[in-house]
Amino acid sequence: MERSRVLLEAARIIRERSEELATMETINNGKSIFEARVDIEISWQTLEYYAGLAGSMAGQHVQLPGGSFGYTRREPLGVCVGIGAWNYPFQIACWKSGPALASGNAMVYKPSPFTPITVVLLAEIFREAGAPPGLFNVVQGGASTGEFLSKHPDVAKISFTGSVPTGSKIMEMASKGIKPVTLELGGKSPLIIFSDSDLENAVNGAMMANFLTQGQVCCNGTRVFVQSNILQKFTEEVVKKVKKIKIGDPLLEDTRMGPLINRPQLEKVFAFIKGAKEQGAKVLTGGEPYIPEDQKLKAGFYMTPCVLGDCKDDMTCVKEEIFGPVMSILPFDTEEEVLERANNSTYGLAAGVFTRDIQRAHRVVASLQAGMCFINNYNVSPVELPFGGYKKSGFGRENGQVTIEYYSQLKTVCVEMGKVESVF
Ligand SMILES: NC(=O)C1=CN([C@@H]2O[C@H](COP(=O)(O)OP(=O)(O)OC[C@H]3O[C@@H](n4cnc5c(N)ncnc54)[C@H](O)[C@@H]3O)[C@@H](O)[C@H]2O)C=CC1
Repeated sequence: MERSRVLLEAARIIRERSEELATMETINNGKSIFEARVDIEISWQTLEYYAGLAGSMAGQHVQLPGGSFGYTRREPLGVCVGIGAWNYPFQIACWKSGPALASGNAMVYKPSPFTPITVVLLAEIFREAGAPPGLFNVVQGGASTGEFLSKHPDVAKISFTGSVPTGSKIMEMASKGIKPVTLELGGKSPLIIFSDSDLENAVNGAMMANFLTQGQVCCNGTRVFVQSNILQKFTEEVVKKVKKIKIGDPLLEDTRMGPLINRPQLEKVFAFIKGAKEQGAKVLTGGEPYIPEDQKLKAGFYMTPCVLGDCKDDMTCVKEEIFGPVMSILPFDTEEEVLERANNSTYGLAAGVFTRDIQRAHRVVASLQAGMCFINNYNVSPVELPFGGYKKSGFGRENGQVTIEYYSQLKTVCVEMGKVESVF
């Protein structure tokens, strides 16, 4: 209950300061203030949710023959390390610290060097909320700091969000100390649109699946499979909507797309689009540098959101995570065919299906190789639901009740009520 009170108080402070925190997150990352507000809301909800679970953690009591019994205790792991990515700086820190602190651990958190700011505010908020000094700590730095933390003998667990190559290195380092890891890695998730779906809803779903945070979202549904008989209509509607996305100063109320995180990321995205064209894809809209009229934004890393048509499964833009505002549209004919193609990926973070046929919806998600599946929506992540990947998208879960298991260990106590029956 004590931990719960601290988390509830931290959630209250975040709520109270949400406008200031959202503004800082926009400055930190470049996402629109509109989206940053949603991130902050999800963040305090996460702390409230785990505050609720903190007081209800308990073990089991098991009766054994002769009056003997056993019981289990759920114990903290110790010092947990959180290593975050730059796309959801504050939210990722809350997704990790909420369950970590609720379970009784301390946390050392390293944000991405591209977004160092808001997690420091979170640390201040935890202190103000009554967390003892040293319970939640922020260490700034890049790869070498992350490696130092991952190898440190006093660290009991590492929870990482980021790219597959770095996730693999962290797992390797953790293996030396036999430390558990949670890996939230990349994706190239499929979004399947059947011709019986509500078209407007499906178009909106595809927009939500591709263009939040300038497309820099791990669970984005960037391979949009559309049943051939609605391909043309769907594509026209999507392109119309994408052209209307308001790009510009992320601090303005009506902006829906700010700049990408940095120059290398922008160039990486352009290189993918260039490669896509060379491999035969057609740019239906966007994919160009965008220079806002506002003089002070001229050097920003802006681009126009892009839709690629005439895509084939073996193109690089369809196989690899771009991590920018680029949607690839792929036609399909049958359910069986699209399932095979959707699963033909080394990733397995998320997947979505739009259809009005309820049997088909559940049949399809049952066969999709992805940890987070959406039916008739995309990219909603309520804290009550576990989130995490299959295959190279990682393992372990964030959010939901199950995450307590990833931040604690189980002790079994066996109690003898009779005499020891020695065999010697
Ligand atoms: N799917 C996802 O959620 C994310 C994917 N990415 C992808 O990764 C690419 C590279 O972006 P980065 O920010 O460099 O991602 P990254 O995965 O290398 O970095 C993520 C975090 O890990 C830390 N880190 C880097 N190397 C480390 C190491 N050897 N040991 C311990 N910690 C380490 C970073 O400082 C950062 O805090 C992006 O272009 C994007 O495509 C990046 C961030 C999130």
